[in-house]
Amino acid sequence: RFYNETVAKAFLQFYDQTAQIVWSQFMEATWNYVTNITKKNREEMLHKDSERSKHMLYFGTRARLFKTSRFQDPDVKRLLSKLLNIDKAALPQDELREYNQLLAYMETTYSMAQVCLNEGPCMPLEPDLQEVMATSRDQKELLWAWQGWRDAVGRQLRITFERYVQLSNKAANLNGYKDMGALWRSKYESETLEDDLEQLYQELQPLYLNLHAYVRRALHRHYGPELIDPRGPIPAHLLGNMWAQSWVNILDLVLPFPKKPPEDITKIMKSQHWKPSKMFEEAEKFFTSLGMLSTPPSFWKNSMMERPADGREVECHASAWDFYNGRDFRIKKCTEVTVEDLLSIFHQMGHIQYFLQYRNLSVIFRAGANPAFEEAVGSVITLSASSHKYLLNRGLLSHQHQDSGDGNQEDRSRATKPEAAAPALWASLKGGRARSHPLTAPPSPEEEVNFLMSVALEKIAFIPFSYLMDLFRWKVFDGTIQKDVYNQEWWNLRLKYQGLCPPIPRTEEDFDPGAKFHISASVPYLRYFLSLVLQFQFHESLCKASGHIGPLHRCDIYNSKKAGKLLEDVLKLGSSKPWPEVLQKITGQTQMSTKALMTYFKPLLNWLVTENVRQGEILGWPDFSCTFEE
Ligand SMILES: C[C@H](NC(=O)O)C(=O)O
Ligand SMILES: [Zn+2]
Repeated sequence: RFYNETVAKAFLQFYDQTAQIVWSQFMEATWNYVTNITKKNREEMLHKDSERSKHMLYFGTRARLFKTSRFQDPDVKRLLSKLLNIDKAALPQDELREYNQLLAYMETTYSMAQVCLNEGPCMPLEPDLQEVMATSRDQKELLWAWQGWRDAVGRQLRITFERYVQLSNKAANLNGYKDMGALWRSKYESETLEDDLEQLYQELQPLYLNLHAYVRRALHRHYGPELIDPRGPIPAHLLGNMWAQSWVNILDLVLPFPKKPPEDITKIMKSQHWKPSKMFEEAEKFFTSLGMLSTPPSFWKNSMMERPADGREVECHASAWDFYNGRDFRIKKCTEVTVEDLLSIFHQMGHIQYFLQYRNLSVIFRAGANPAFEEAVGSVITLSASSHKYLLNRGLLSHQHQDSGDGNQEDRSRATKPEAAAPALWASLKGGRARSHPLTAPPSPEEEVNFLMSVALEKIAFIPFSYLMDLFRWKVFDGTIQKDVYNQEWWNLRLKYQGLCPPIPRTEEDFDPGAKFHISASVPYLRYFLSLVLQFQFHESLCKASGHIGPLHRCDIYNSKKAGKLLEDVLKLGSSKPWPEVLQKITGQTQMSTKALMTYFKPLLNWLVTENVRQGEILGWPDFSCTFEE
C-alpha cells in the first residue's frame, strides 16, 4: 500500500505521458477503420485497442494501491478514483478479444447495411433511406424503408447482442458494478439519478402529450382514419425519421399556420451553393464570435466532411474525435447540404470546442463534467443558430421581418455577395430605407407559433425516445428484460413513453433496438435526454449574460463575448470537478431543472392546449393496442 501523495503524483504524471501515446495511437487506428472499413484496418484497430486495455489494466490495478483517504490534494484523489474503472480492460485476454470482435461486428454491420430494391439499386441509410423517411408521404414507401432497414440490421445483430450483454455484465462485475447499466450510470456521480430522471420526465410529459395529440390529428388528416386512430398510438414510420426520434421532417404536415410558412432554409442554402466546408466554417465562426477557440489547421486537413466518393466503406454516423494529444481533433460526417445537417454540424463543433478548451488537462480529466454536458455544448449553440435573428443576419432568411431584438443588427451578412444572400432583405436596405437596422414588423404571433413548432418537433419529440433508450438497456443489463422478450419489451417501452406502434407485427426474430446506431455501437444514450434539459438551462444563462431581453426563444448569443467567457470557463474544467459545481458556475444552480425548457416553449404549450381542447383531443393513447393494415 502506498500512502505517500508525492509518489501518487509521480504515478499520475507517468500515466499521463504514456496514456497520450497509447490513446492517440488507438484513436488513429480506430479513425482509420471507421473511415475506411477493411479487414486490415480492423485488425490494426483491434491490436491498438488491446494495447490500450493493457495500459488501463496496468495503471488501474496500481491505482488501487494508493490509500487516498489521507491525501490533501483533491485533484490527486479524483484522478486516482477515475483510474479505478477500467471498463472492458478488466476482462480476461481471450474474452476481451471476443468482446472487441463482436463490438466491431455490430457497429460495422450497422454502418455497411443497405436495403435493395427488387431489381434496382441498393440504398444505404445515409443519405438515401434517411431521405425517404424524411420526404416520402407514401406510407407504403415509408414502410418499405422502415422494414427493410430493420431486416438488414436489427435481425442480423440479435444473437451477437445477447453475447454482448453477457460480456458487458462480466466486465462491469470485474470493475465492482452489479451490471453494465450501473457502470454507465456511475458516470453521473449521483445516488438519486434514476429518481431525478423520472421527475424530469414527469415534468416534461405534458409538453410531449400535447404535441403527440396535435401531430396525431395532423397525420389523421393526411393519412386518414384507416391508418391513424385519433385515440391511439401513432405508427412509427410516419414521423419523418427512421426511429421517430425527431419529427422535424413532417413540419409541412403539422404547421399550425400554413399561410405563414417559414422559409425553406435548405432550399436557400442550395440556392446559395453552400458546400459542406462552408457549413463547418459557419459553425466555427459562431464559436469564434463568442471569443472562443478556433480549430487548428489539422482539423480541416484530417476531418471527413463528406461521404468519400472513392467507394470506400465508411461509418457515416456523425461524430467528433479527440486524439488525446492536445493538437489533433476531427469530425466525421457524411454531410448533405440541408439545415438539419447544418445544425448537426453545430452540435459536433460543440464537442470539438470542449476538446479544445480542456486539452491541457490530464488525459483523465479530458471529458465533459458528465456525458450530458458534452452533448449540451453544441446543442445550446444550435438554439441560437436556429433563431430568426441569427438566420436572418447570416443571410439564410430572406424575410424582411426581423425579431424586435436589441437592434444591434450590425451587418453580419456573409462574405459572399450579400445581394445574392437575401435579395428581399437587401432590397429593403438598398432602397434608401436603410435604418439603423433592417427592422420591419417582428414575426407575427402565427409565425412565432410556427417557429416554436419547428423547434418542438426536434426537442420535444425527442424527450421520450432519449429516455427509453437506456431504460431499455438498463433492464436488459440487470436481467429484468430477458433475451427471449427483447423485441416485445422494446415495443412496450416505445408504446408507453412515445405512444408509437410498429407499422407491422413484430416477432422475436426481429431486434428493432439494434437498428439504432447507439445500440449497435454500444454508446449510452442518457446523455442526450439530460442534454435536452441542460441545453435550455445553459441557453437561459448565456442569453442573460449576453444582455438579451425578450422571449427566450428569440435569443441569439452570436457575437456575445460575455456569454462566450461564461461558457469557456466551464468547458476548461473538463471532468475535474463534480458536475453540480460546474453547473453552478454557469447557471447559479446545482440542480438540473426543466424550468428554462418550459419557459422557452410556454407560448407553444399555450397554443397546443387551446388547439387540442378546441379539437376535443384525448391526450395519450387510451386505445393502446396496435392495429395493423390487412
Ligand atoms: C441524438 C443523437 N446524436 C448523435 O448521435 O450525434 C442521435 O443521432 O441519435
Ligand atoms: Zn454529440
